[in-house]
Parts: sequence; C-alpha cells; structure tokens
Amino acid sequence: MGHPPAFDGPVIAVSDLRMRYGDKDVLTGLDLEIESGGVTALLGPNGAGKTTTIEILEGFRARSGGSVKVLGTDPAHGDERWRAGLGVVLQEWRDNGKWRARDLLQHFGEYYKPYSEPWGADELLDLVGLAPQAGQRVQTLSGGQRRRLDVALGIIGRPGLLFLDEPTTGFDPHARREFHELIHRLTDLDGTTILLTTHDLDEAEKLAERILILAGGRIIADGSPDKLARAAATTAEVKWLQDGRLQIHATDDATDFVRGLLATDGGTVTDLEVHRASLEDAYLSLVARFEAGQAEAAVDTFKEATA
Ligand SMILES: Nc1ncnc2c1ncn2[C@@H]1O[C@H](COP(=O)(O)OP(=O)(O)OP(=O)(O)O)[C@@H](O)[C@H]1O
Repeated sequence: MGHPPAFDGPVIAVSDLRMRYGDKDVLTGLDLEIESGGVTALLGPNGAGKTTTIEILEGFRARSGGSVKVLGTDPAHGDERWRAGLGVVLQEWRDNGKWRARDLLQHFGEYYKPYSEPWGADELLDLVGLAPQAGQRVQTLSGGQRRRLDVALGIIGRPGLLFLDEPTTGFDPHARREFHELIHRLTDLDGTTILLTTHDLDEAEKLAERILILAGGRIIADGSPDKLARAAATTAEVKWLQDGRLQIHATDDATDFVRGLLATDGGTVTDLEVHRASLEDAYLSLVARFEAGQAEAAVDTFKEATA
C-alpha cells in the first residue's frame, strides 16, 4: 500500500456542465479536461461560479446537468476510496481551534489508513513549514499558518488531485510568497495535480501552467499564461499630442499605424506612446464590466482580445 491507485486518463473530464440555482443559470455548458500533473488555475469574477464548479467536482454539490468524471468516477457516486484520492482545501474552515496542530494531523491521518499511506504528522508539518508550531493550538496560528495547516489536512492522504479554493485570500505578500513556494514543492512531490481558484491573475501566472477563465457560465479562455498574454497583447493603444491635444487610437498593427502617422504629420506629433494591452488589462476590464452588470458584452470583448 502506498498512494491511492494511479489513475490512467484525464483526472478531470467535464462536458456540458450546467448548474442552475432557482431561476439563475450559473454554469451554462462548461467543458474541461485536465490531464495528470501540474497546476491549473481557475479564474473569474466574483459570482462567476468557481466555487460551484469546484464543489461539483469534489462531489459536495449536485449538478443540474452534464457529465463529470473526476479520477474516472462521477463525483455524484464517489465512494470513500475515491474521496480518499482527493485533497480538498475549502475557502473557509474554522473548526478544530482547540486542537494542537500535530494532534489534529495525526487524528485525520488515521482516516486515510485503509486507502493510502498518509503522511506522518511531523513530516507533513515540516513540509508545510509549520514544524515550530507543532504543539500550538490551531486557534493561535496566524492566518497564513492556518492556511498552510489547511493544505496539510488536504494532502495528508497523498491525494492524486488537490483542490484549493482561493487559498491565499487575506494573505500579506510574505505569506503569499511562502504559500506559492509550498505549492511548487507539492507539484514536485508525487506529481500531485492541483486545481486552484483565485481572483488574482498575478497569482495564477506565478503558479499555474494553465489558466482557465470562467465567465458567463463557461470557460472563455484556456491556455498557458504566455499564450493568453500573447493573445491579449495583439491590440495596442497609440497615444500622442498633436497641436497640444491628446489623441488616442487603438490598432492591431501599431508599427504600421505609427509609420503612417509620422509620414503625414508634418512634424506636429509629440509625446508618442504605444501601450500594448496586457493579459491583466484584458482581465481587469472583463472583471470591471462583469461587476457592472455587463456580463455578456464583457465576455465577448475578452474573447475577441484573446481568441
Ligand atoms: N447555494 C446557493 N443557492 C443559490 N445561489 C447560489 C448558491 N451558491 C452560489 N450561488 C450563486 O451562484 C453564483 C456563483 O457562485 P460561486 O460561489 O460559485 O461563484 P465564485 O466564482 O466562486 O464567486 P467568488 O469569487 O465570489 O467566490 C453566485 O451568483 C452565487 O450567488
């Protein structure tokens, strides 16, 4: 006995996933396949359905339609052995405050013994950088330490697939960096596959090989950070002063536009600037428009920018 049985095939296979709360459609046909290994980040504006998606994949929420396989099993019918192959770190987890960190891990590790060889508590505390806090009560840990303990609980059974829902919300920059180092360490170990949700594009770019953007009920962008950034950067904004007045022009071919401008301006153009849209620009504008209630228009513009 060691790790849960290795799984052959995509660790997540979702097709036409739909979710409706009352009369509100949150997921309207989500398709997704994730192969084993590496970190995938699921991004999207508030209320886009990230947590809903993750909870369906974890088997905590019944879907309205579509087909879902996680580690080869439909989460709606996952048994204990299947669940033991998953690691779950929820957005908030506030129980167990009186337990000491090491005792808590030892206790939870017992649950996994029929299915895998769980981490020993001390080894795991070391891995997540909490060895000095081993004897401390959970309620006395800082926010960042608490989150690392959450991750320790999530990975204690050596899961093949780890879900992290907004793992660094509320972190200061130092805690965030330490957490990112921990995620890198986990993917180096045992090839754990990680799916995390975040609001933060910068975090997604740092951690993930693959970024998925969820908006308007489906995945509207899917690719490596580089690929998405290159796609978003095709439009450029050219700014200049002419006769003391600011002029702005958006173009797909800034070089050609500037050549034409300078050939005909008679020397009146000054302060010329070319600003290439970054992935961040495209994403922030998506989020702002989404939050202003212009979801559909926002999705169309973003798709055009990253197609
Ligand atoms: N149990 C529920 N009953 C009714 N509506 C719900 C329920 N859970 C979520 N919703 C709604 O579904 C939408 C998606 O919520 P969800 O939490 O999945 O989004 P999210 O992308 O994770 O958001 P955030 O980034 O704010 O965490 C929201 O409009 C939310 O209000």
